[in-house]
Amino acid sequence: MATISFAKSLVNPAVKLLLKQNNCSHVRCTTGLNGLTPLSIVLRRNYAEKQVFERTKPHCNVGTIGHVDHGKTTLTAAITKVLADVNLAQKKGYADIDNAPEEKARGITINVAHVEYQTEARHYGHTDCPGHADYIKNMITGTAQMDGAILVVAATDGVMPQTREHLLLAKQIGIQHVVVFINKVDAADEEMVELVEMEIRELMSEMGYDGDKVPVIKGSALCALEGKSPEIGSEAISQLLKEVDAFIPTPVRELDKPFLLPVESVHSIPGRGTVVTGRLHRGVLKKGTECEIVGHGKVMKTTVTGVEMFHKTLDEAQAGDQLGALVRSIKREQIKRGMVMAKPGTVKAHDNVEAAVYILSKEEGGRSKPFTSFIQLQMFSMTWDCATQVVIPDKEMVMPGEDASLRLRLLKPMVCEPGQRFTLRLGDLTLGTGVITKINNNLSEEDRLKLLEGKKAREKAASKK
Ligand SMILES: Nc1nc2c(ncn2[C@@H]2O[C@H](COP(=O)(O)OP(=O)(O)OP(=O)(O)O)[C@@H](O)[C@H]2O)c(=O)[nH]1
Ligand SMILES: [Mg+2]
Repeated sequence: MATISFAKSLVNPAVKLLLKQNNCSHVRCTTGLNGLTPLSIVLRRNYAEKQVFERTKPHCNVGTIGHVDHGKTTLTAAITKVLADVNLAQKKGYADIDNAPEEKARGITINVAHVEYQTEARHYGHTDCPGHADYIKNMITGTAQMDGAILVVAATDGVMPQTREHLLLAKQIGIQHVVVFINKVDAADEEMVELVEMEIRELMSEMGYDGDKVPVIKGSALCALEGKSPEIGSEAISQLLKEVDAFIPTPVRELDKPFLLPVESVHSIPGRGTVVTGRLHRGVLKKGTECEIVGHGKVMKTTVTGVEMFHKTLDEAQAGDQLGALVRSIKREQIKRGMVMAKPGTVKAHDNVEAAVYILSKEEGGRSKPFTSFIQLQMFSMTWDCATQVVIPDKEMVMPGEDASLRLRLLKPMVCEPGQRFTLRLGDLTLGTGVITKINNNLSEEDRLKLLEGKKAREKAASKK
């Protein structure tokens, strides 16, 4: 196998066009043994020519939630199509959104896709959340980024277990505003659609939303995507966007607070350095800002040397923005998802906290058995997850469907602050969600060793099974 690098002027017209479309100036081409058959082409992005992101409208983060196969990804693609027709978005095909190779192979979404579009009123970042229960881990971190959600329910199925589970999770993690899209009305009769609407309004009320006032739009994402039956296709999408504009308020951002960015992923970009991506939780982030990266037992100091959003450079990112930050002299391997990048001295990692939690009942997707002290669960918060020992200070056990105060002892110190939300999981089950109420002193070395020993013993027992 050989790798050949070409400059722009040397490559053939088709590759040239590809370079232009992707704003790239170089291409690396891997060829087969005979040196002729191209195996893969790697484009090198031309960062110097990047477009500049202009902040002309208020920004809002939304996303699709709902049961598997109800049409979340189709709806996301349909929204970009309808808006692309009026030059407010770049059209994204279904495959562009559902794009990781393993997703295609299995036909289920396992990553979270971020899509950008605008209405007349606002600029949106849209998250397409996975629908399959096994991948709820991603949904937990994905929905955490939403200021409002679009709940997709297929008229052909109505409310399904994951519709409930996603809605409950949304409520628990503080998504106050949800707009409903009843999808697939092309494949259901009117009576069915009406029944489904009633069912959803009831469910919304049960979950603590105002079920009577929630906007419910009926349509077909597939028709909109394929440009058929405009009354249930493109017109329904336009109506949905109108409701989203009106019903989901532009969030008040915590711009005055010191910045905090939970690290979602880390990339190494040849010739530029290490880029950290994530959603800016609070504050503003500018080029030249000094920062600290904390978590997974490390604290590192660095400086942000560039900020970009949707592949465009930016003078200043604000809370709520989904961004990439270039950091000085830190290697990709040194940073891990789950760490937190923040103003030096403003965040600390802790391994001993108190929390108020709600444990899901079996009907809500939890487990049927109660649990007692010293159970080990996986705790998910911001973008991190960590094995955690649970101590129930004031009762024997916690039943499914109950609230409880818990003391949580994390195996590793991770960034925690009062008010921070998290989810507790056991294997592939979501056990409950909660909020940190108090930080205790960090564990002694002896306690941590005990925790580690407990974990090893459990792993040994599990491997024997
Ligand atoms: N008849 C009809 N089918 C639709 C409509 N919208 C989506 N579908 C089909 O429903 C199936 C599932 O759609 P997706 O968009 O992949 O559903 P999803 O909710 O993203 O699924 P997961 O990501 O796997 O949870 C696909 O075969 C779509 O073509 C619609 O409006 N009408
Ligand atoms: Mg999908």
